[in-house]
Amino acid sequence: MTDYDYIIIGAGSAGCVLAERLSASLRHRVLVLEAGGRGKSPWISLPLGYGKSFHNPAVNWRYHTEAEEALAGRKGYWPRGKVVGGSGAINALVYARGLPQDFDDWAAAGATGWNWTAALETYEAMETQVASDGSQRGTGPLHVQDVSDQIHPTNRHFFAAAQELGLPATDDINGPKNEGAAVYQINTSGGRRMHSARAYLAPALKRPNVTLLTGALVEGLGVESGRATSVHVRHKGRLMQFRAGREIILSAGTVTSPRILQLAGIGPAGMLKSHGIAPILDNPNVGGNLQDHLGINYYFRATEPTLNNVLRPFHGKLRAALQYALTRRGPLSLSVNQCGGYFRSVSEMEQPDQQLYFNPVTYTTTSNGKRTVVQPDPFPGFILGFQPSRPTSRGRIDIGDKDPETPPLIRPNSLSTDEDHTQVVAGGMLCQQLIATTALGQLVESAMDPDLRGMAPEEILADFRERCGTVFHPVGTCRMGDDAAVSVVCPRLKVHGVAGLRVVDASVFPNITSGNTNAPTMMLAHRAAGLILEDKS
Ligand SMILES: Cc1cc2nc3c(=O)[nH]c(=O)nc-3n(C[C@H](O)[C@H](O)[C@H](O)COP(=O)(O)OP(=O)(O)OC[C@H]3O[C@@H](n4cnc5c(N)ncnc54)[C@H](O)[C@@H]3O)c2cc1C
Repeated sequence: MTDYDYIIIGAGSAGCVLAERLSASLRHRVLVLEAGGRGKSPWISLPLGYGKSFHNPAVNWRYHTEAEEALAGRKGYWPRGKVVGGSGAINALVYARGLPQDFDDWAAAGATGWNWTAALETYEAMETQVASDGSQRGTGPLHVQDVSDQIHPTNRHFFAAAQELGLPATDDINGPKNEGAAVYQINTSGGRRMHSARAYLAPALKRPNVTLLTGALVEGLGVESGRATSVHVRHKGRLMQFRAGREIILSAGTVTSPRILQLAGIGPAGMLKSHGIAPILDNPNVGGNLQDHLGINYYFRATEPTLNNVLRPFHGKLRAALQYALTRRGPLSLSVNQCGGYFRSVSEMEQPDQQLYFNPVTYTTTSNGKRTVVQPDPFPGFILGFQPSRPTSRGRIDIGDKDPETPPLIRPNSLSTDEDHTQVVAGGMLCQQLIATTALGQLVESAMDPDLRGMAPEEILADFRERCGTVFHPVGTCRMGDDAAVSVVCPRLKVHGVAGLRVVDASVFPNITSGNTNAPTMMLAHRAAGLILEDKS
């Protein structure tokens, strides 16, 4: 048995940040346990390599939800990173802090201290903002790149369409004026993915007090007299146990942090008993409060060349690869999502209620028998898509039985409120208005089935049920809050009712943020590390 001060479970977006922050003083021994591998694949480092990780079992847990009546009986595909860097190693790299109100809502929901002022201060400490001319603002470890000089020319139609409708535009969705048509900033540096594994964990691993064990599947926790003291791990077929002198920190993500708690007997007592697990703490909130962004894409054939023309032909791929190799720039250095932004579907709303995506590319996902390949279409095309920003439906994630390797039961309970139906129709109609502008209309050669342009509101909702999918932002299953009756961890991220145990990852969000969730997750971990160190002294 080996002793460490802090044991972090999961080297994902949050876990890597924690490892660096908790080890910086050199005073604490930190062990990071990661079920996946080291993440050395060039497809992880390459921003557009996203498509290669999307179905790859070597780096991806590849979960599925239960079938949902509200989504035409479909099961959703949920990729999650199973690799050092976690989902941040396989994500689309859009860097979105979220809207100030999102965090003020956290604080109002009982996450005392997690308001926008605190979030902003943490973001400023975390980030170095890199402008397109290379100039830098801030000195944080995480580089956030402005790529507005590199996006495909087709994007200009999206900006012109927004202007035609009188919608705002912004040159910084992460700045004080965050609303409107925008080029997405991405977390890259030198054209390579800058996830928390690179920005935080890599420098931390140079310290003598940090140990990373990969291929280490955490199967359970040892809890003695109300205190979590040890972690049970399967590594290369062998069972191992590690003891934490100070604390165990769960950073296994929204799908697995609640399941590790449940396997340890912390969760809904009835459900645990039905699986033969003796409850040590009855808390029905463990696994509840699941929230996610659902989004939909509308595909159009275009009247002018788009990124399809660059990336489909072999000579185009070769040119892009050469450009990347020589300059670390060009389409391979960018996200698949180039433009979009936060919008109000109705101008009277208090804050934006929709996030839009405009991508100068269309693609098909095909299976060639051995693996699934993401391939640009052989004709010019583009995508306009949206996600309602703050859905109100709440679902659950639970263990399927007491075997840690059994896949989770993911029940998103999607579109279960009238408000969510209204938001879907509002988002679809906003896209309808955009596509009806002269600016975007002239780019449409034809709609690829189905055609948004002729849809009535009820058809927008019906189509959404048939075709929408996760935008890969599940949060909330170990919700933080002051009141133990409605939450899992307190605002200092300690599990209510169990000593020596915290949860620090996207699962503690009380409510989903309006945009993509990676930046808020890293922000959360950065600030949480400060709280953990404060509590120690
Ligand atoms: C395909 C995809 C695209 C996305 N695109 C974007 C985007 O463009 N912008 C954005 O902001 N967000 C995006 N996201 C979401 C974002 O990446 C996540 O919100 C964020 O990474 C969550 O961080 P986390 O620390 O909570 O969990 P994760 O980063 O998932 O980390 C959890 C870690 O725990 C490990 N783990 C799990 N179980 C165990 C176990 N039993 N034992 C040991 N280790 C374990 C996992 O392998 C993983 O490394 C995307 C996500 C995906 C999957």
